[in-house]
Amino acid sequence: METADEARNQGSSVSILEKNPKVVFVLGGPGSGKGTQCTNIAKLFGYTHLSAGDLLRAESESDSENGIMIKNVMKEGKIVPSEVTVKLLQQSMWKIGKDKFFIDGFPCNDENRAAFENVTGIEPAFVLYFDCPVEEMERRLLNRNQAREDDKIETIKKRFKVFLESNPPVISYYGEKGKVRKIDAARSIDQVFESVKTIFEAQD
Ligand SMILES: Nc1ncnc2c1ncn2[C@@H]1O[C@H](COP(=O)(O)OP(=O)(O)O)[C@@H](O)[C@H]1O
Ligand SMILES: Nc1ccn([C@@H]2O[C@H](COP(=O)(O)OP(=O)(O)O)[C@@H](O)[C@H]2O)c(=O)n1
Repeated sequence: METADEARNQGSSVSILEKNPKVVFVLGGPGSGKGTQCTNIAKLFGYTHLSAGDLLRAESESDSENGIMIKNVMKEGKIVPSEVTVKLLQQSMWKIGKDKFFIDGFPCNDENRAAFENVTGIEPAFVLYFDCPVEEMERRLLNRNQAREDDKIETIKKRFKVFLESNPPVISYYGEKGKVRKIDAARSIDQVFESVKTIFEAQD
C-alpha cells in the first residue's frame, strides 16, 4: 500500500493529500445510530458521508479479488484488513473530491487508525463517539430490517465482542489528544441529533 507521499510523487490517482480534507470520524457500537445521524448532519453541515461498512459491502458484491474474503470476514463479524478498507476510503475521497467528510464506522481498531493516518497523512478534526448500552444496540439491530446478513443474533454477538475489544484503544488515543466528543446515543433520534448539532455548531 502506498503512502500519501509516494502516491503524490508518482502522480497516483489515489493521492488526496493536496486537498487536505477535513475529516470527522464517527464511532460507536453496531446499532448505536451512526448511520442515522450522519445522514442528517451531513446535509445540514455540508459534509460528505462515507460509511466504511457500506464501502466494504459494495466491494464484497463486486468481482474484485477481495470480494469473497470481505464477505467471509463480515459474516464472522470480524474486522477486514486495514489496507483494504483504507484503500477504499482513500479512493472514494479522491473520486468525490470534496473537502469535508464524515467517516462512519472507522477506525474500528488501532490498526485501522494507524493505517489511515500513515497512508493519507490525515488526522481527524475530531471524533464523535456514540455511547450506547449493548442491550439497546441489540434491540435496534434486531429491528433494523435491512436484510443484512450480519444482523442475525449470532453475528450480532460476535460484532459486540469485537467492538468491546477494539474500540477502547481508539477512543483512548484520540481522548488523549482532546479530540473525542462523546454523545449519549441511548436517547431518541431527535435528542441525539440536537446534541450532535450542538457539537458541530461549536466546531464549524
Ligand atoms: N436514537 C435512536 N433510537 C431508536 N432507534 C434508533 C436510534 N438511532 C437509530 N435507530 C435505529 O436503529 C437501527 C440502527 O441504526 P443505524 O443508524 O443503522 O446504526 P449504526 O450505523 O450505528 O449501525 C436503525 O434501524 C435505526 O433506524
Ligand atoms: N472499519 C471497518 C468497518 C466495518 N467493518 C466490517 O463491516 C461490518 C459492518 O460494519 P458497519 O459499520 O456497516 O455496521 P455497524 O457495525 O455499525 O452496524 C463490521 O462488522 C466489520 O465486519 C470492518 O471490517 N472495518
